[in-house]
Order: sequence, then structure tokens, then C-alpha cells
Amino acid sequence: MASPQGSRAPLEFGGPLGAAALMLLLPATMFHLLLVARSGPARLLGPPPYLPGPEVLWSPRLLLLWLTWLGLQAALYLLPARKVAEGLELKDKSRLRYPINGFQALVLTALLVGLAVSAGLPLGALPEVLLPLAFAATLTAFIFSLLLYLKALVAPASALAPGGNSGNPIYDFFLGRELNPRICSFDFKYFCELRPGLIGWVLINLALLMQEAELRGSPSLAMWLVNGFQLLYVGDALWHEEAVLTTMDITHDGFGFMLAFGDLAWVPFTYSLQAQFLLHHPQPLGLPMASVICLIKAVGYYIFRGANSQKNTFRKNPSDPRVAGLETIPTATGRQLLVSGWWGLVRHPNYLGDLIMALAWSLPCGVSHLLPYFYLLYFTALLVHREARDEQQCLQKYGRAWHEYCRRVPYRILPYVY
Ligand SMILES: NC(=O)C1=CN([C@@H]2O[C@H](COP(=O)(O)OP(=O)(O)OC[C@H]3O[C@@H](n4cnc5c(N)ncnc54)[C@H](OP(=O)(O)O)[C@@H]3O)[C@@H](O)[C@H]2O)C=CC1
Ligand SMILES: CC(C)=CCC[C@@H](C)[C@H]1CC=C2C3=C(CC[C@@]21C)[C@@]1(C)CC[C@H](O)C(C)(C)[C@@H]1CC3
Repeated sequence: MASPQGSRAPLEFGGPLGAAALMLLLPATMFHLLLVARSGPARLLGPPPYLPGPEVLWSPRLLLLWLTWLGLQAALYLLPARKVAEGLELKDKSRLRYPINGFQALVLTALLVGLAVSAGLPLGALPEVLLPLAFAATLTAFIFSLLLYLKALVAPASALAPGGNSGNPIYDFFLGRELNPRICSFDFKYFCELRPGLIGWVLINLALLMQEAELRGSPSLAMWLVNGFQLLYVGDALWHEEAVLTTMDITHDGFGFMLAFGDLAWVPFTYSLQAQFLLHHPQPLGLPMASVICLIKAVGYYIFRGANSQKNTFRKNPSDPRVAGLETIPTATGRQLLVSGWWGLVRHPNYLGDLIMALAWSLPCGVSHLLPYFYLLYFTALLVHREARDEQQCLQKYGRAWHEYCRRVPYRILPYVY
């Protein structure tokens, strides 16, 4: 049985009070964004146009639709995979195995949706039901997190995450107690991180594009760009699915409300904000400006993919010819830190690339409103906070070698600025 005391990791996110506030603030922000995106003034900081009552939010039909979506993605996860990858070593020295079939799930979903649309499924009507659908996703995330919390009560101590086991139920519910909750080989955190939310996001974008075509005869160039850029981002994540196994979410954070809500509700319903905005606020975009935006996206993607692939290749096999020539610092753990290549430019080059891409997703929406820049603002805050968390963890892992790395590579995300 898990000890109620658990580990004594320092509290993050402002402790239990911060966790409670975030559990209210995050869903409230998501509903605010959904409401203002379709309102005339579309003011990020203004009040919502109206407060939806239970009759708008609650729909058993849409809850069923949402559960069917989760069921479909779970079924695709269980299909035979082209590869089974091993995760990092756990506390008990074992390694978990993960199916690598996320891209296959994306392609099969696209085929199924294509078939359903040609058989008459009104996908363009989806934007009309985003509010009740987001409510169903939020409700599911709460109930799911509660079940995960209860499951952790009977998990062995070795299965618990380093944080999320403070003994305070609110804090632990938010952060998540168990590191890799599973039933047989079905890994809930890995499944949620990459499948229903990410694929749901591109499906919502597509539905918004189709509705724009119905309303205005054809989708706008701005809508095409936003759809194309975000599809590339999701396709890339699923193509490089194995790389998620070394992210902080999988290796360090427990699975609780933060990730369950983030993966299942926040990602599909707030990351599609630019396309939601464009449906209700069409923006003129000429080819010269569109080309500049594509160039910004390409630069961001080049840095993001280059940095992530360089680190993953190096972590998998430091003698791989693609990384063997890079300069490194040895650490007491036996692992090395890269100090040249992308990781010699700043300490988080992948965040820099991700932020440049986020800018490219907002620019097609013009500069008349702040609302489509919400993602860029939120993402900057998330990555600055995430960088600080990672920095703490690396300092604990690598001690003096990390200090040396910080001396050699003084900037965190943006060269000469931060
Ligand atoms: N769109 C979204 O909402 C979000 C996207 N992301 C993206 O996810 C991706 C993964 O991010 P994240 O999991 O935060 O962290 P990273 O992929 O940046 O991984 C950080 C880890 O990399 C290793 N590392 C750090 N410096 C070096 C170095 N110099 N040489 C070798 N290894 C090093 C350390 O782990 P170790 O040494 O143990 O290997 C460290 O803990 C990023 O591209 C990020 O932008 C993240 C959050 C949200
Ligand atoms: C504010 C809030 C609800 C916090 C929860 C944060 C989550 C939304 C994000 C934490 C880390 C994430 C990652 C991705 C999506 C957002 C969340 C879940 C990611 C899957 C996006 C695609 C990338 O290519 C990625 C695979 C590197 C990335 C991994 C981290």
C-alpha cells in the first residue's frame, strides 16, 4: 500500500492553495475563451458575452459522443503497433513497454472521419456544440482524476511519482500520485498525452474549416495556414511518439487532474482558439504576408525538431554519428550533457522553436485582437515555469556538472535575453 506521507518533494504550483486555484481557473479560462471567440468584440480581457446555463453545457448526447471518441482512440491504441518501445528505467529498475502506433491512429482516424463525412456526417456542425463538448471533457477529466487518485491508494510505493505525494489530498489530486497508472498494458498517461486531445484538436480545426467553407464558399487563406501548421505539429508529435517517453510529464509528473484536464480538455478546446476566432472574425491575408508567416513557422519547426531530435538521438546512443562529434560535459551519474550544437545555443532550444511556431499560429489572425495571441502568452508562461522546474530537477540530478553547463550556456530560452 502507498504510504500516506509519500515522498517529501518541495511543493510546486503554489502548494494546495495554488492547486485549488488552478483547478477552478483553468476550466473557467477555457470556457471564457470558447465564449469570447464567438462573440463580436472577441475581447480576451473583457467579460464573456453571457454566462451559459446548465441547459447549454449539459447534453447527455454530447457526453456519449465524447465517450465514443475516447473509446475509438482507445481501440486504435490497442491495435498491433509497428514497434514497442521501452521507457526510461524506473525506481525498481524495471522498464515499461509502450506501443508506437500514434501516427497510425491519426491516419486511421482521418480515414474513418473521411468515410463518415462522405456518408453524411455533418462535421461542419461540430463548432456549434463546442461548449457542451468541452463540458463533457471537463467532467470526464474530473471523474477520471478521482479514479486515478483512488487507484494510487492501493499502488505500491515504488509506483508513486516524486511529487504529488505530499499527503495533502487537494495538492496530490491536482499533481497526480501514481507515475504510470496502467491496467494491464494500457498506459493511461501515455494514451491521454498524445491521442484523444491532440487528434481531437486537429479534428475541431478541420470542422471549423469546413464550417467556414459552408458559410463563405471556401476556407480563407488564414484558416488554411492555421489548420496546416497545427496539423504539422500534431503529425510531428505522433510521428516522433517515442520521444514523449523522455519528457518530464512521463518520467517525473504523476497522472492527476493537471495532466488529465490538460490532455483531454485544455489542448483540444483552447489550442483550437485561432481557428475558432477565424470562423467568427475573418481576416484578410495576402500572399506576401502568408509567405513571411510560413517562413517563421519553418524557422520555428527547424529549431524545435532539430533540438528535440538531437537530444533524443544523443540520449539513445551518444556514439551515433549524427551527435558523436558534439562537445559534452561528463556528470557524476555517468550521463553526459551536450554543450555544443542546439544545446550549446541556449539551455532549452526546443522551447525557443516551439514559441516561434506559436507566433506563426497567431499571426494569420492579424493584429486587431489580442485573443488569438492567448496561446502565445499562456505558452510563454508555461514554458518559463516548466524551464524553472526542469532546472531544479537537473540541478538535483547533476549537481556541479549542471552549474558548469549553466556557466558555459548562460541563456535559458532566448539568446542574450533570457
Ligand atoms: N505544446 C505544448 O503545450 C507543450 C509542448 N512542450 C514541448 O515538449 C518538448 C519537450 O519538453 P520537456 O519535456 O519540457 O523538456 P525537454 O525535452 O527540454 O527535456 C529536458 C531534459 O533534457 C535533458 N537535458 C537538458 N539539457 C541537456 C543537455 N544539454 N544535454 C542533454 N540532455 C539535456 C534533461 O534530462 P536528462 O538529462 O535526464 O535526459 C532535462 O531534464 C519541448 O519541445 C517543449 O517545447 C512542452 C510542454 C507543453
Ligand atoms: C495549463 C495546463 C492545463 C497544464 C497542463 C499542461 C499540458 C496541456 C501540457 C503539458 C505537456 C504537454 C505536452 C504536449 C501537449 C501539451 C501538454 C500535455 C505535447 C504532447 C504537444 C506536442 C509536442 O510535440 C510534444 C509531444 C513534445 C508535447 C509533449 C508535452
